[in-house]
This record gives sequence, structure tokens and C-alpha cells, in this order.
Amino acid sequence: MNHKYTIGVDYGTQSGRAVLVEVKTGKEVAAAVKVYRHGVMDEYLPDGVTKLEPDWALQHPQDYLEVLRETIPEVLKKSGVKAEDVIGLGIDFTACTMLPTYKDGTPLCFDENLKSNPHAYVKLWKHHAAQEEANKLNKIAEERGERFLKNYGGKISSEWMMPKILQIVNEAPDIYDLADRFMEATDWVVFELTGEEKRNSCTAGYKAIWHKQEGYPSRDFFKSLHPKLENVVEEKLSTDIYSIGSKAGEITSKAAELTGLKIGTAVAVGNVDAHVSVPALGMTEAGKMLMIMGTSTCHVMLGTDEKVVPGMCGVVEDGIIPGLLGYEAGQSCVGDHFEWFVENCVPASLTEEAEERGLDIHGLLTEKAEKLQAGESGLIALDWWNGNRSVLVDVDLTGMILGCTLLTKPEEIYRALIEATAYGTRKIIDTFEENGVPIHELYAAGGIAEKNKLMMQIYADVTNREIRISASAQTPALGSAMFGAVVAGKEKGGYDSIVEAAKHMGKVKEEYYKPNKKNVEIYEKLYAEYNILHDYFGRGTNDVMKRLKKIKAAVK
Ligand SMILES: Nc1ncnc2c1ncn2[C@@H]1O[C@H](COP(=O)(O)OP(=O)(O)O)[C@@H](O)[C@H]1O
Ligand SMILES: O=C(CO)[C@@H](O)[C@@H](O)COP(=O)(O)O
Repeated sequence: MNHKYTIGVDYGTQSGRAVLVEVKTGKEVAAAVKVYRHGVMDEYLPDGVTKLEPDWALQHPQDYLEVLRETIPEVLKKSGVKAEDVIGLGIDFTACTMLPTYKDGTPLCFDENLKSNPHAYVKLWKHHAAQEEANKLNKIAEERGERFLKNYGGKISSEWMMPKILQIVNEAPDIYDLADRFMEATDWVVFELTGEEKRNSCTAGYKAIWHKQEGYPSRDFFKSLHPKLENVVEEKLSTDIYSIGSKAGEITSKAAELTGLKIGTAVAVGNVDAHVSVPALGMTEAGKMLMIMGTSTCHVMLGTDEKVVPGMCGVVEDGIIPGLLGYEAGQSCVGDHFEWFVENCVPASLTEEAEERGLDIHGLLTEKAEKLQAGESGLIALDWWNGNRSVLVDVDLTGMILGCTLLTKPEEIYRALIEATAYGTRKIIDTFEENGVPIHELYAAGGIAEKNKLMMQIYADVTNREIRISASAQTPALGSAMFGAVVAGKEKGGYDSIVEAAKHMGKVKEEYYKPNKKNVEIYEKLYAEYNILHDYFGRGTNDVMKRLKKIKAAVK
């Protein structure tokens, strides 16, 4: 048999990328990236006049189709691989990234009449304007003693599907009525490719309150949120959920024209960027945690029992690897944290130095921060510049730096921000362990795990654990390509299962990070301080962050 290949397409926050992978070895033969034309719309709609409220984050589904149209032909061209030798395709996305569509899948925002209605667009995972709705949902669920809450660590995040739908009902009932479907973008792209609406167990489970045994919450529960929502599941979602690793369908003639792939190429059900990455590092067993570190960090791990962990994003059967429980937690601001600093707080002298030396500003700050000792700056920060996703589940929390003096340097703040995200991760690990989910080994993937060695060393020191790094620079796309190989099937040159595919295609780098004993001791002390601040500001002892937000809203 000729060499066979699969393609994985990973849709991130700013861009989408395709990777063409050799099935037998997992070797990444070619990659192509397309930055979204409309980017993240958080101030205006594409018409340039419709202003968005604070905390909004939208995307344009046209950008997702452009990713397919440009990157798939590009990887075929770059690699010289013939389309007939590509046996499968997998897709992964940020989530919950959702959109309203008509029955045939056309997004409402493609409709000329709705182009200036923000609710017709894609609500990106980091759209945080549905917090009131999330609060209402959580309050009602708690009062009713809804069992599902325990599977989401006690709270549903405003980033997830139901608060976003509730926001649409509240603010744009006409859009709610017009929408035949509310879809995760990952399922929507698969629908576009195959003509099949096959929703996946990962986004249904983690983001849309679906449980393999218990299904969705009751009609009565949805009705208590809003009368219009009584039949939302039957009318606008679906009870037909397909396990991760299932085949969604095959490339249609329309999709073949768009992508250059052959009609009939197998397509896997959609997946999520974080979860799909697990097998790409060869991880298919319980007790290991993967951190996907980019704009945000997602923490995903496998388990054999369904445990209740406060503040986790969710536990879902078949959510990551079929047959196992998958757990997720996360930090909604990691790379964004540093981006904010670089864009807003760096003096001209540093920008000039970076330019002169041909470094990017992150690289320069990291180089300077590396020369500092742990604890030397006297600074400590809370990593809540974009709220807290785990374990407090509260987007109204904000960031904080303590310990600044007239001598504080930019690189000291940069390092304190890195440390703050490491403490946030340690808090997540400790909470899982305290609640019966042991984490023996840490793995990392994503842009930051690849780019910032200092940061990975700080994480090893703060967590006092070794950290192994994905050998792929495009881990989610590799994971998606692996699922493409599974749905293509063994007879076509693929694999029987994702466990099999992980053995041959998954990989970590040889070098790994080991905790430095001296730093571990210093960070243990600093983490104890972080914990005090975390509970003081985050658990309601002092609601100053919320009071400030209220004053801000009143003034605006
Ligand atoms: N050297 C670096 N160190 C730390 N953070 C970085 C560095 N370079 C870029 N970043 C941050 O990483 C984030 C992008 O991560 P990446 O994994 O590439 O994208 P995405 O999360 O969209 O998949 C941005 O928020 C950026 O600020
Ligand atoms: O929330 C999830 C997954 O559950 C992510 O898709 C979301 O944090 C976005 O991830 P990125 O930081 O863009 O990689």
C-alpha cells in the first residue's frame, strides 16, 4: 500500500491551521496557517458601525470556511501528496464557540437582513457577556437541586452553551425564534464538510450539559430559565450525540470543491482543541494531566471513575478517549495575560532593544526575567485578568499585582504574571488531588509550551512535578489527524482505535523539565501567599473586585 495520510484542522482563537500527517509514523509532512480575516470581534461588527458591549467576543463563520479553502489545498501542494492518499480528516475547535443557523446550516449572520445584529454571529468561547445568565442558571439549578451541577464542579460557566443561548433569548428573542439550530462551531464545520449534522460527545458533554446516561436537564428546568427554552433541546439542539472517535460522514462534492480533497474521504465527528490533544502526546491512561498552553490554558486528564471536583469545567464519559472519563479544568487568561502586558506596559527602551536585537518582546522580557531569582522581585499576582474559570468559576474576578515599588522592573512584572498562572495551575492540580483524582504526571502542549522554556521551568518548580512536552508544534491538529486515521479505518490504511493510533502517531520530546529543589521551596512559600489572596478576593471575604466592576458599569 502507498503511504497514507490524514489531515487535522485546528481552529484556534486567532487563526486556523491544517497539518498533513503520515498515518504510519505521525510525521507531520506539511502545515499551513490562515489568520482569521475578521479576527476576534470585540468592539465592532464587520459593518464598522455596530458597537459591541463590553465582554463581547464574536467571530465570523466565513473565516472558518476560508481556513478550509486555503490551508487544505496548501498542505496538499506543499507536501506533493495526492488527495486520493488522504484517507481521513479531523476537526477541532475552541469551545464553547457557538452559532445560530438555519436548518440547512446557513449561519444567521450570512443573512443580509441580520448582518448588523450581533446575536446572529458566532459567540466565541471567551464571549463573557452571559454572566448574568450563568448566575441565573446556577441559582435556579441549585434551588432545584439539579444533579448535573456536580458534574461541572458546582457551576456552569458563562462561557458555555446554555448561558449563551439564554443571553440570545433575553436580548434578541427574534434571533432565537429565527434560529433552527444552535451549533458548536466544530459541529458546524463538520456539517459543512459532510452534509451531516452529527454532534460530538465532547462539546455536548463539557459545554452543553449533556450526560451519556442522564441526557440533558429536563424540559421543566429549561422552562424555569425562560418559557421559550422549554423545548430547546428538541427544537434547536439534538439528542443524537456521537462519541468522540465516531465517523461523522464523508467529504461531499461541495466540500471536495472547497478543499481539494476527494469525495468520500472519511471525516471524524468534531472535537475540541484541548481534548483532542491528549492522544497526540500518546496519553491514553488515567493519572496524567495535559496542559494546553496558549491564549488560555486548558487542563485535561483521564480517569476511570466519575468524581466530583469543585470548580472543574466538567467530567464527561467518552469526552476525550472513548470508554474513559475525561476531566477538564482551565484558566481563561494565560498568553492573553502576557499579551496585555506587552501591548500596554512595555517602555519604549525595551521595544527598541528588542528591535535592535531582532527579538520579539516576549523573548526579550523572558530573557531578562530568567536572570531573576525566584522570589527576588517581592511581587505576587492573581491571574484573573480574564476572570477565573477554575476553581472559582467567576468571570467577574479581575487581576491584581501586589508588592510593586518604585524600583519594580517590567521583567519582574512579566515574571510575576507567569508565576501567577503557574499558581493558578497548582491550585487546579491540588483541588483535583484533594477530591480523589490523582495527577502523577504533567504534560504540556500549545504555543507557550513550545516557545517559553522559562515558563515551563517555573511550572515544574511551582507544581513540583516533571513536565513532558509534546513533540508536535501543532498538537491539536495532530490529534485531529489521528482521529481522521481512526474513522478512515484499518482497511484504508488507518487504525482500529485512537489507542492504537496514539501508539504510532503520538509523541513527546525527549528532553523534559525537572523541578529545581531550591526554587520549589521558595515557590511553596509564595504559593501559600497566593492561596491567601485567592481565597480572600475570590471566595467572597472581600468583594472589592466586584464592587469596582459595579462602579465602572454605573459610570459607563
Ligand atoms: N514567548 C512567549 N511567551 C509567553 N507567551 C507568549 C509568547 N509568545 C506568544 N505568547 C502568547 O501566546 C498566546 C498565543 O498562543 P498560541 O498557542 O500560539 O495560540 P492559540 O491560543 O490561539 O492557539 C498569545 O496570547 C501570546 O501573547
Ligand atoms: O475552553 C476551551 C476548551 O474547552 C478552549 O477551546 C478555549 O480555552 C480556547 O483555547 P485557546 O487558548 O484558544 O487554545
